[in-house]
Amino acid sequence: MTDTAVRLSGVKLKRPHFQLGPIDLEVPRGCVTAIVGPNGSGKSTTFRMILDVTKPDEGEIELLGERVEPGSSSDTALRQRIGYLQEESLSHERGFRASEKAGFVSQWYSGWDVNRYQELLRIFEIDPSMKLGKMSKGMRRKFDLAVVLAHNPELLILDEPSSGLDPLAWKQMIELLHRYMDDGDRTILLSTHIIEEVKRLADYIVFLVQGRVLGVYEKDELLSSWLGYFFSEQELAARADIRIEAMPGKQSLERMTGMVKITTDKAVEAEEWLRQHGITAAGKQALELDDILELLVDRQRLLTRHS
Ligand SMILES: Nc1ncnc2c1ncn2[C@@H]1O[C@H](COP(=O)(O)OP(=O)(O)OP(=O)(O)O)[C@@H](O)[C@H]1O
Repeated sequence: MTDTAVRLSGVKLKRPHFQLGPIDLEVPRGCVTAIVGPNGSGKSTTFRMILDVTKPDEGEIELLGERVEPGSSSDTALRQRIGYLQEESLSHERGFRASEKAGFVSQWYSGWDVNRYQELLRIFEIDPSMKLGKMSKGMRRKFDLAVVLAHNPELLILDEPSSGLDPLAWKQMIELLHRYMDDGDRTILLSTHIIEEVKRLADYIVFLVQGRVLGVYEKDELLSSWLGYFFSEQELAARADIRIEAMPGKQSLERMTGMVKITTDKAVEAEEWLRQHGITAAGKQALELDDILELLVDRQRLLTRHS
């Protein structure tokens, strides 16, 4: 068994107004990996290619150790091991009652656990006799989540799972996903715009911007390596021998009244560099994930403009 749940190698897709890739990405087994990125950066498209709903123009995709051959969505043995929650619920199912949909799905998945399904309906307060088309967006999302969790897949691929959920349902979802991960050798790959979701769930973060993977980071390492340093302009002026811009990992420099703020993605090296040069920062600030994403997006836009 490989340690990689999903592998993308040189995956490319070209559309008239959008180009994705080349993407090289390894999603580790037994972990939660969150893909974050601005609207239209290609998260859902990447998921659709992984699930063989959209065919890439180039490259190879491997799922749970098996190569995905284009048109292999009929590979039922592999599909049984995966749970996929799409960004949008399927509109052609609107006329079905929740119980009818669950009935079809239960026949399809050998791992379907009826007790678990009923427990999930109870937790999410879903009435199984209700027609899917009559459910609110959040109710439908909760139902779709219950269905995808009830067959105990090895790999869960969740496209913006919390979209439409109220705060209580969101907490229940986080709790359920933690429980899902507790239970053996399982993997989650999810996309989200909710930073708190990334903080609570993810082990790894993938930044996807304008169809390109800007980096894959271990969450705690990422949060500890990005720091904002504040320096007094007066102190810097007194040290004309030092170019503060040369600080290792410098990502941005902002001038404020009497202060200069420098952001670095190499906090350890920056700290050592400051020590060697005898400079003391007036303050330090850990960056939030959305600040990091914003800086990465700016950097990518600049690179694209100049290429
Ligand atoms: N059905 C479609 N037909 C044509 N282009 C599409 C379609 N769906 C998405 N796109 C385009 O593909 C690109 C990537 O979209 P995608 O939905 O994968 O991004 P995303 O990162 O999931 O965005 P969001 O965060 O808004 O959900 C965008 O430029 C979008 O306009």
